[in-house]
Amino acid sequence: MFVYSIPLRTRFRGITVREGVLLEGPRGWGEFCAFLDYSDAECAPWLACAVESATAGWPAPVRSRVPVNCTVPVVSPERAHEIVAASGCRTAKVKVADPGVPLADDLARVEAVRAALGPSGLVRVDANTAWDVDTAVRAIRELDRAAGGLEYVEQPCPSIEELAAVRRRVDVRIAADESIRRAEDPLRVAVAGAADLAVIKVAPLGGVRRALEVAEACGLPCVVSSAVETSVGMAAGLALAGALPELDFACGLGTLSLLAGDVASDSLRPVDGWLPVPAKTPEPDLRDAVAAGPDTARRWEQRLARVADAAGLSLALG
Ligand SMILES: O=C(O)CCC(=O)C1=CC=C[C@@H](O)[C@@H]1C(=O)O
Ligand SMILES: [Mg+2]
Repeated sequence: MFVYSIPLRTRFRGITVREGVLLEGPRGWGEFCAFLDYSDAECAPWLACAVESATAGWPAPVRSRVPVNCTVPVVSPERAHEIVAASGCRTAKVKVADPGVPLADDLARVEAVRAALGPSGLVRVDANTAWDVDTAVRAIRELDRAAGGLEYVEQPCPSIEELAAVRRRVDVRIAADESIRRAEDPLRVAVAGAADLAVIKVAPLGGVRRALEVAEACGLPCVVSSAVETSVGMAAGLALAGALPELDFACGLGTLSLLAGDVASDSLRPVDGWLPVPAKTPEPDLRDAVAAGPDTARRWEQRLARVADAAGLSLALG
């Protein structure tokens, strides 16, 4: 068991440091890195995903590489333009509706991303449940104009009912993310007519096999996205994207660019907007450089033990 602590290059999802645990098993390594605001119960699928990677491996892929979108945090228009232009990606996802950030800043950031992509690029935005229905309708119409057309809007509002209400009032596709990954029943989204797309993330959904089941059962086109893992956890996300029968949308798996370091020298950073589908996790040969301090390590070891105990999962992965 190894606990890492890696600074982010830019604040993202309210954090400036990414922490997690690497577990070694007979099939390689697994990564447990549930965000700290996840309860022990919500962490169970994250641990199941790590155990799957380390002990079972993954289903065979149906493709050898996957297209990746660039991820644009809440940065200035100038920085957003730089990030997108340097990424080589044809699709960019822009974080919007961050607490305290005015819509005008989001509009300028989206305009700069469109300028960097050119007219043929695809622009998507993620509001992470920030808006009420009326605010979402107004913001989406303005962002759609600023972007020169949006590919989709991710989780504009908190609830499935609100997503459905927004979807009836805007012409932009709605993608469900938190309504999938933090839901008791991730399949309710399609039933409620709440979204056009489902964002699926391998760790919060419990591993590649479980995520493939959710993708099939939800009856929606899927977008694979990361949880800002290191290359060990990212390999599982790529295995999911590699095994999905249909993959019609660029994957949000380029987030190694958000981290100031990695656990593996064979880092899964996109090249020209593509990432390979790996057969197994890369060897975390850079562990010493990103080792967490003793207090952080102890906190994660205790969290891991609580989650494993509550989930009835063994950490003896040999
Ligand atoms: O999808 C992407 O482009 C990158 C991953 C990403 O946006 C996220 C990762 C983890 C949690 C969130 O902050 C965010 C998301 O909501 O999708
Ligand atoms: Mg999202």
